[in-house]
Amino acid sequence: MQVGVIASVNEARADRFTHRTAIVIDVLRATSTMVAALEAGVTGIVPAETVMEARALVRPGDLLGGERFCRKIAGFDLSNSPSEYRKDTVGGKRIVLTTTNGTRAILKALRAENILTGALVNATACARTALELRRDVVLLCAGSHEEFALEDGLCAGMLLDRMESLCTQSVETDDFGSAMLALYRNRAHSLAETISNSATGRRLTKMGLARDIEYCAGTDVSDVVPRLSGDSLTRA
Ligand SMILES: O=C(O)[C@H](CS(=O)(=O)O)OP(=O)(O)O
Ligand SMILES: [Mg+2]
Repeated sequence: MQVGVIASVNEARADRFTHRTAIVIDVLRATSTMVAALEAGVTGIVPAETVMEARALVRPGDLLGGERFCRKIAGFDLSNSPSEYRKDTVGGKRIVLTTTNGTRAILKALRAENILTGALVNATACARTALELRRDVVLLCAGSHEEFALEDGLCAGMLLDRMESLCTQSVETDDFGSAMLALYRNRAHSLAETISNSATGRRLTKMGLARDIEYCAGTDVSDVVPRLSGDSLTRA
């Protein structure tokens, strides 16, 4: 099977996704937070491109979540910190979420036959789900402010590694994918440190959000795989 890797959202041409399963990756922090939210019993997560769109999409009983410049948006109920998505805060609720990169990347991939979201926290389960859908795969690294983000590339490499071990047929990727696979295998035993030292990791640490990085760097801590169904992400 073919697995293509797109380095950042501004390279995400729509035709790359047709007839394929897209896995959107935003390790720090959106796709990690989505796993935490669904683990905490959220009924669905509606990705919104802008703050205005998020406010327009919200229905009675929903919660508004997300960030700009890593901070909670004024008037929102939740930020983009996975630690805020707990049973007692979000259980049974639908979340309308907008973040700087991750939710935008999901909306760029809408031509895909299937859209999953992946992170380190659910990598093996995500790889397995993608294989079960029996389509070629495109890994979309959300990046940060339209630039490649190391943490997302590492996760793409991890997903390739997991698909190679789980898949009975051969897994072919492009040059960038091979580079990310090599990078992942080279850093597999120092993921937390590598991610903390990334540009995004350093930005989050400076803002007192190092605890979020700890969660986001956890490998395979969840089997939850968010999948877009209609306008919201639910457990695959
Ligand atoms: O909230 C985050 O961690 C990031 C903000 S930034 O890229 O560091 O500015 O947004 P995300 O959409 O989760 O990448
Ligand atoms: Mg990010």
